[in-house]
Amino acid sequence: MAPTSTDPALSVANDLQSLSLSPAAPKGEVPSATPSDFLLPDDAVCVSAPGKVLMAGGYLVLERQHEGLVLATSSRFYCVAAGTRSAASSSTADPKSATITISASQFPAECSWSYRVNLVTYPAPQTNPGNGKNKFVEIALAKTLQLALETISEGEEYKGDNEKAGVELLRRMRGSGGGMEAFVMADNDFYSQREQLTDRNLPRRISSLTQLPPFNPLPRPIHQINKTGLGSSAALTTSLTAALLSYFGIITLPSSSSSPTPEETTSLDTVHALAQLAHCLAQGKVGSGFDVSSAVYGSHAYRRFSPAILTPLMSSPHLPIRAANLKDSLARDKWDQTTAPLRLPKGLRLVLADVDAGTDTPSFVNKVLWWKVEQAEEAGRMWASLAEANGLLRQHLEGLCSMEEDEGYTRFMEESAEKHMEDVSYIAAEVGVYSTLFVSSLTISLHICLRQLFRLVTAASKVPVEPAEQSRVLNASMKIPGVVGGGVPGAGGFDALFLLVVDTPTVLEAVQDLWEGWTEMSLCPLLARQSDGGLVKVDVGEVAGLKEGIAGWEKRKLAATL
Ligand SMILES: Nc1ncnc2c1ncn2[C@@H]1O[C@H](COP(=O)(O)OP(=O)(O)OP(=O)(O)O)[C@@H](O)[C@H]1O
Ligand SMILES: C[C@@](O)(CCOP(=O)(O)O)CC(=O)O
Repeated sequence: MAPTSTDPALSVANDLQSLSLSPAAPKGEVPSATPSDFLLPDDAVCVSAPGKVLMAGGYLVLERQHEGLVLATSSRFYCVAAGTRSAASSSTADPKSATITISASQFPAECSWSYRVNLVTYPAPQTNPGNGKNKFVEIALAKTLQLALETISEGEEYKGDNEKAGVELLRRMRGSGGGMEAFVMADNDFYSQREQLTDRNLPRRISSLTQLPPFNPLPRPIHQINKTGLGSSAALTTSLTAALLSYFGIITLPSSSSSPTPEETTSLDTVHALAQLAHCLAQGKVGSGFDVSSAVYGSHAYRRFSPAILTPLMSSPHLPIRAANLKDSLARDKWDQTTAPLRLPKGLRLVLADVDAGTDTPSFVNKVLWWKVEQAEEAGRMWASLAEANGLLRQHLEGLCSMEEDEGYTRFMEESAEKHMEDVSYIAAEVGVYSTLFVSSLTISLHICLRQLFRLVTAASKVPVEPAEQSRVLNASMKIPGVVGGGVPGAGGFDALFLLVVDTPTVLEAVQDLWEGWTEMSLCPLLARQSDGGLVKVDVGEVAGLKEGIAGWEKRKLAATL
């Protein structure tokens, strides 16, 4: 939480046109803290947001009449916001400004973006030029400051006085050291770890991934590292906006996803709306937003917000920060997305593979949507079938969840682990639970909605939504006893694949044996499982490797400046 005393030295220029961002300390400035000094200040706030897998509803979810089934992942982004630890330097002595440095702390030292927020005039938006731009970081910061300023300004004490509110925001940012820092850390799963496994002579298996240190430092800057499709930009935007708002004392986040208080729910809704806006601005388009939604609310059936909510805010991604009445536009009653509960039934597990190829999602989306316009009738029929099949999948998942306490459910799952899914119905007579029917129909609906129809779309649109190479490995995977189904998540293509399997070590090993020996494409499993949890506030000390990861970053940064 931000400090609360007032700083009498702070005076404000008359023209509070905006708070603005400008480059902070020049490159090469040696940080005054050494790694051995490294200690996060007491005011540090840490928030965490999950990654995503769009299991069903790719493309359809772009339209409000259809839902997407999105699973949040156990792999997460963490963002730690804290007061700067170095004593105020000449660059931070100016009370009318505050510095903020946001660092992607598992990347090389140049993945750090510094800004000076000031109260004077409106300069052109700039970033630390030597380190290049990070659009997602810059826009998330700008929009967060705008919302924070408006919120403070509307408070009892300030009654719309922007000048005074600006002073207060700067005071919260400055703390006692003239500024603040945010350290962004992502679980290893978000970025391909193939090189790291190869360097250590480890096979591409889950057991190898667990041997890598948490937040394993990556050898090259973000844009030169392969992502795995878990939604790094959405998790980054969500965790960064949430950490900053928390640090400024604007929101109160829950520390666990179960039963948030009304105040915490409002805070989640605020972060959701703000992160959607920032993410759309950084992407330059209004997407469906399922990734930001799952970063905030966890796994759910998602119906998108109306794009018209954001369209009027899309014209000025940058400064001035006080450009529009953001708070009103982001209020919950203006938003119409829905998030219905969804989870995997007990005993089933999500397994993900990173495919060493990659797909340009925006170009896939454009091509599929063009085809849909050109072949409206055929596409309309396919969309209707897909929507129906996705609905069935959801029903079957809910059906299985409702049977978890039935007698025989666990035994049924255990026995299913040894059977090829086509044979599952044979267990029925003996175990005598309805679950059998549901697993069978789940298998069928997964097959229909996730595979067959996507293959039809592929054939008709000529966009390889489920490419033949992916079909082959999925078909082979589904022959393994205990594999319930799978598909290509999200926009499809060559990014990733997922399976739903009965959660036993034997099934998991068999899947990995197949993938390890697969020669047509290179597959690497991820550690992630499904997770019900969304955005939460966490204790830095409780996240294994987080403090050490930040300390390691400090050390690398220092080394880079020497
Ligand atoms: N750890 C990080 N710290 C700061 N910015 C990050 C980080 N990870 C990703 N980003 C930002 O997100 C951008 C990637 O966004 P893009 O939309 O291309 O991928 P994505 O669809 O989110 O990827 P994926 O789903 O594969 O994770 C990066 O260029 C960078 O701006
Ligand atoms: C194709 C689309 O529906 C899903 C893209 O999902 P992913 O980024 O491939 O996981 C696009 C969207 O929903 O914004």
